[in-house]
Amino acid sequence: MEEKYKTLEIVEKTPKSGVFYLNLNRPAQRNALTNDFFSEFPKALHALDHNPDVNVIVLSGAGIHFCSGIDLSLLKSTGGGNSGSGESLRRQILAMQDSITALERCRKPVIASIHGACIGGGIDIITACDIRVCSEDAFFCVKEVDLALAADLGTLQRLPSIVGFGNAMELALTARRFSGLEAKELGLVSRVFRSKHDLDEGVRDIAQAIATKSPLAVVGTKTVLLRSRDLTVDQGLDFVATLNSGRLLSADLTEAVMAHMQKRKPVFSKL
Ligand SMILES: CC/C=C\C=C\CC(=O)SCCNC(=O)CCNC(=O)[C@H](O)C(C)(C)COP(=O)(O)OP(=O)(O)OC[C@H]1O[C@@H](n2cnc3c(N)ncnc32)[C@H](O)[C@@H]1OP(=O)(O)O
Repeated sequence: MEEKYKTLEIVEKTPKSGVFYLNLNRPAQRNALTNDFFSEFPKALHALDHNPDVNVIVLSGAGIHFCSGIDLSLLKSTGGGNSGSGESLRRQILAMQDSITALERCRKPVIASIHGACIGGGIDIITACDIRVCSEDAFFCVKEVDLALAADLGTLQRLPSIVGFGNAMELALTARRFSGLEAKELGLVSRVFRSKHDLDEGVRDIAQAIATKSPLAVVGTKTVLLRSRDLTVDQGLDFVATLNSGRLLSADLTEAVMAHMQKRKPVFSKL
């Protein structure tokens, strides 16, 4: 946790709350995503995932926007006429995809707290998060077709199951900008708050609510939901039966029942 990052910052705003903030931290460049970001992001998530004091992660952007997408200088250097081989570019894209997928590999839930712009690579990031909320000033754009690209870091794979196939197709083919309120109508975000201040308070409340639950149950729930997304119902039921048969005997279950009977708050084991 002590590690210093060039493009990220980790903050524990309230000690012992279990809620840690991971900030995209290049505000002057509107949190544009560089090579440093793609190598640091999975390391930061791994560190948070393996820190027993962390129950929930809030991902937000420093400054006036959440994220302006890929750093355009990086796109220019990987673009047409580039001397690199197709195979090395493919490896680079796979590595960048893997960096974003670290959000799903992280066992702890990640809440995307979105204000201002969320463009291109920003959409790749938020669609790999577990919960998405925004302020009314937020705006979104699946920008890649405007740059003569098919989005390749996860948006086209994850967005359809979030907003529906037809909506995903329209947003990705037109690259039209849409508001926080429309994002709520589409189901891209689950809550929209009036202001950045209200967003910060609302996100803190959601994160703290999750942080009071059994970490084992929270991690299990994220794992089962994500795995079930890509399975049939029968396969998903089989998966959760196997997972829970190994976990139902946990001390947390006894503690939850005892706390309920004794009308007190439960104290759960750390992961
Ligand atoms: C292998 C391929 C893998 C991934 C591909 C991903 C594709 C994408 O992500 S596509 C999306 C690319 N992003 C964009 O097109 C957004 C460009 N930026 C903007 O539209 C605006 O900057 C804004 C985000 C709406 C913010 O506007 P505003 O608040 O007015 O700030 P600006 O004055 O425009 O910018 C301030 C400063 O930041 C620099 N900057 C902004 N975005 C980027 C970026 N994406 N890459 C690099 N730099 C960026 C901008 O140039 C300004 O720099 P100065 O030096 O201060 O002029």
